[in-house]
Amino acid sequence: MALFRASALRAALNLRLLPASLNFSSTSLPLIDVGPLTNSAASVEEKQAVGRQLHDACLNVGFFYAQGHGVPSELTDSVMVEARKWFALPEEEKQRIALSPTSHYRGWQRLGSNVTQGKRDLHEGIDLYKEVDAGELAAAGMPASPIHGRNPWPQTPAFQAALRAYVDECLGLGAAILRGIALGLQLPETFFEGDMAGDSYWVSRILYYPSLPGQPASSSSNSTSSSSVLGGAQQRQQQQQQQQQQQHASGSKAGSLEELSCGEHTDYGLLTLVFAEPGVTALQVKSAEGRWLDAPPMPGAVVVNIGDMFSVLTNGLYTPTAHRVVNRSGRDRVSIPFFYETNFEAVIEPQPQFCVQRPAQFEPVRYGSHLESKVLHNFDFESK
Ligand SMILES: N=C(N)NCCCC[C@H](N)C(=O)O
Ligand SMILES: O=C(O)CCC(=O)C(=O)O
Ligand SMILES: [Fe+2]
Repeated sequence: MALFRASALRAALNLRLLPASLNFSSTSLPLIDVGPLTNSAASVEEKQAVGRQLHDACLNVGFFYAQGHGVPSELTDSVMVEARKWFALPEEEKQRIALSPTSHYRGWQRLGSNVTQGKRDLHEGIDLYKEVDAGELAAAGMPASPIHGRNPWPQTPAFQAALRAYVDECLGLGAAILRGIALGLQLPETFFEGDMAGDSYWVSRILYYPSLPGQPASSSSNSTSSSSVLGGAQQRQQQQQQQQQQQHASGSKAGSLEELSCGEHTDYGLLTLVFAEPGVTALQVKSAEGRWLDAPPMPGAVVVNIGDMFSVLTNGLYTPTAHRVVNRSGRDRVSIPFFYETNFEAVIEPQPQFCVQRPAQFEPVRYGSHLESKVLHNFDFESK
């Protein structure tokens, strides 16, 4: 690797050896226009200016809103509209693409079957990953994994088509933001390409969160009057589903006030892009003081956060910020987080320029092993 601007970076490290998110006490997340990163006509200076903003956000917060991302809202809207239709299907239909060890942990997980910190999460969802042909992999002499395989794509052609297009868009956006982050870290712009994340083991999750009982915990707005991507008919369907959920919740599977839509966690890889329906505030980000700050959806922007691999790579300069989902809005919610991760076989280790001030704090980690250590324990298949 080329010589780094060690002195400049050391100066930056001197000032900034404190853990990331320490300065994060504001009530809002940074907003960054990432347009220059996807625009081939942008100058190096413009890209570097974005890189500096990304550096600040990753160092101090670990979360930011990205505008100018270029993912068409028609596409994200149609993924979410199709998702709503799909989640409204009878259980037998959804069961056809059920997630299990046999499906390589890909597909549909029923409400309450994803477990975080020993507690079941009150959402259902579909998990899709980069597809891997086990035969081809073996022929290439690559190790097998219980997660490798093909996706049980949702049956509905329109849903499947929208999802495939969405994954392509997110791959482009993720790679672009990583170019900016590389610049912000004074790494080569291409740092995340090739063996690092040039063949991203991406994850696409399509999540449905019924509203939990109780009032919104925080004072921030949970506007019910904001505009929705949904048309009138779908809104009515949503209301019906909500009533069903409430009836359901008063039965034996009652969601108690302690239950969360998704418990506190950090994400596993590099970068998470969270597109969600407008109008429902549910995602919460943990500040350095341990306060939960709302990250409401912002029209035209996507919520972005960094994952576990960044703390290893930067020797703790960037640390992923804990977050959770608590939907007490009185409305159900669909979100479609996309995870731009490293290659499955990438071995992530602290880069030398981050080990000048203090020795490496992390052992090298193979991303695929980290992912397996999480995913293989995330599900309670008995949950009914
Ligand atoms: N693919 C990703 N990153 N999924 C994040 C899910 C976090 C919740 C999970 N039950 C857990 O305990 O980690
Ligand atoms: O639904 C969301 O807003 C975020 C979900 C999440 O944190 C995850 O799936 O890792
Ligand atoms: Fe997450």
